[in-house]
Amino acid sequence: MFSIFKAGRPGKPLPEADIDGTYKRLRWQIFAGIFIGYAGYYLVRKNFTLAIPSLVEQGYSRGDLGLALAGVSIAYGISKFLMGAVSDRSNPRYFLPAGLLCSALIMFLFGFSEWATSSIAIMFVLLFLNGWVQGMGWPPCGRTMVHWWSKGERGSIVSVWNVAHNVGGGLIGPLFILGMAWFNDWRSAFYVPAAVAVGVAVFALLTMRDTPQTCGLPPIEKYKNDYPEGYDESHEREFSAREIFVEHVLKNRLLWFIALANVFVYLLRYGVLDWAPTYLQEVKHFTVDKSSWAYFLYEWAGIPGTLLCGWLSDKLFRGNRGATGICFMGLVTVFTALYWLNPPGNPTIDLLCLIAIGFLIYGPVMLIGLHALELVPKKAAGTAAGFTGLFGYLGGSVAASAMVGYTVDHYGWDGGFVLLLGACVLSIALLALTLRKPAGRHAH
Ligand SMILES: O=P(O)(O)OC[C@H](O)CO
Repeated sequence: MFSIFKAGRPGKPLPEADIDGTYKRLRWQIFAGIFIGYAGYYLVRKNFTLAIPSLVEQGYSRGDLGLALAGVSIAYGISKFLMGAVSDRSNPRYFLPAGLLCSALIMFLFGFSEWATSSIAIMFVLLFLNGWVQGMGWPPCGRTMVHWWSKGERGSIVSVWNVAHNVGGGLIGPLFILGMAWFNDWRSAFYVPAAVAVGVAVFALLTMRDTPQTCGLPPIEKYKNDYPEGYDESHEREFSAREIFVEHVLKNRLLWFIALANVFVYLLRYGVLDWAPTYLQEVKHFTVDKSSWAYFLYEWAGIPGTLLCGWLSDKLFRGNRGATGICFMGLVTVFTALYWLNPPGNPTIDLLCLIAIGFLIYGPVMLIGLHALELVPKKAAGTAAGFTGLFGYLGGSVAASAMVGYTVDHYGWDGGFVLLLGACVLSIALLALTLRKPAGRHAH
């Protein structure tokens, strides 16, 4: 069924004189494809939340809509892993746009058919399907980055690419405002981002390419003379699904550690983000407007934070992703404690804490994906990153909604913060387990 995405065959080798120019040009072009492509995925991943107030007006409860929305996270976590394995054996040039087009199609259905929002069950199924096709975004980007950028460049390139999701997520609000101004229709929350996503899918199709070898170029390791430890010719062979899952992912002890660490990093990412408006309004007496701004700042502070983290992990920590992650998570712990202990009446300190947490948390989020890419041969990269996503979404994201809510209900916000701080400490402990062996070794 997935043979339409089959990875390409090596092309006729280019003359030596053309290699440098072609590599440089294609790297810019391909980077534009995966950056805009992944930002496009976020346009049609989170937009349902904007339609929730109108659906509530139609008589749906927040709890039921929240349940339908959980379909996205559950399906996304599973799919990022399973579709990651398909992606590792597929041509990203077709794989990424195909998932994005399917996602846009689902959003058009929400936008133009009243049937799509006629019951919670239908919405859950459609959102689950959307979460599934959303899993076709990250892995082809990961596959592209490990094939077109060498190990020494990856911290910087992955961190720059990683801000695509903050950019895409941040554009949903303005697009909705534009849609409402043009069409005066709340369903524009669905069809306007879907229309943009179709344009993005076409752009990705035109700009992305499969591996350098399919374009007649040598492998990136040879071009940059930058070989990861243990590299040999077998790293250029496409693996079978069994080899990817069993040999390179499930038997990889370090990958298990960072996947488990991702549970707690994602618990922090979504635990602070999802509950910020409620906490700030209930405990710190923020107005709705002010708490929405705080939410926005948290997301956008992640952009410079991620870039700094990637740069530091390459330059200061010399590729040691675990140590960089520990350092950032240590600071997240400090600012989360300050955010909790700051008494009501000091809104500037609350805002600064939230900005600091946003600035610091997206670095570890990115580093875990990057570390996963580096812990396996490049032909298994998407599955390895998907494995960490499986834990992050099914464990961390679900716990951030359910466990934090339940804890706050029973033990107050103090209990909620003890849970978040516990997650920080556990993430640091698990990242510490990865320090014994530097990234880049394909240890099993
Ligand atoms: O949560 P995801 O799967 O969209 O990934 C977000 C970042 O790109 C992680 O590196």
